[in-house]
Amino acid sequence: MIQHPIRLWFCLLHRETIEAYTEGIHELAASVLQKMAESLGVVGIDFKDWPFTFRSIKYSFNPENIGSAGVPIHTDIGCLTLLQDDEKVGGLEMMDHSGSFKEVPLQSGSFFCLIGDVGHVWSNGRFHNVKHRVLCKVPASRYSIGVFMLSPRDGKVEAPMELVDPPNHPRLYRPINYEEMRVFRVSTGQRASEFLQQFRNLQ
Ligand SMILES: O=C(O)CCC(=O)C(=O)O
Ligand SMILES: [Fe+2]
Repeated sequence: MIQHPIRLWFCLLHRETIEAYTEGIHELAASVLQKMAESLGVVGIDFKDWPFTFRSIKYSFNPENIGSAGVPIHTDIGCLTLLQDDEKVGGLEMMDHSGSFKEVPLQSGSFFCLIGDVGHVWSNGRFHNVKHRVLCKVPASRYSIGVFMLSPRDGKVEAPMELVDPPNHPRLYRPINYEEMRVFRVSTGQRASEFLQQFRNLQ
């Protein structure tokens, strides 16, 4: 039986519903990003102008999937992700600083906010690109919807001058082209930010 808003959403795949939802969640993501930037002293960036993708996922978990990954360990490639997760079926896990995974508790009516690789590079290392995964815990359908804020429109990913202040805060990464980063990540299969080492600023 359909009882929860996210399940209802998957049933109501009308174009208008999707457009209104996408617009709303995109505006929310842009304003969260703006507030996070302001908290670092960076003002005047129009994050609404940044390209984004929108994705809804249905996981069909069977008894034989229990313990296996619905989505393997990764970091999101973009700047910031807002995720609305299933209110009934858990499975999302985040890696903490000690390297162990912690399950994200089910929380109805809330969004999870994750920083991705672009967010880490752009903030000159101040924002942490968290490793995460989805594990199958129960044999059930699981739903999630996410908006993924990617990179500046010109594709140039670099920390703004306000965040570069040697010797305490030297520039950690050389300016990266988002497309170069994406292709590198896909071609090497390094989806948990290992590939960022290639872009470290060695000076
Ligand atoms: O479905 C989820 O809860 C997470 C999905 C995810 O991490 C992703 O699409 O990048
Ligand atoms: Fe993710």
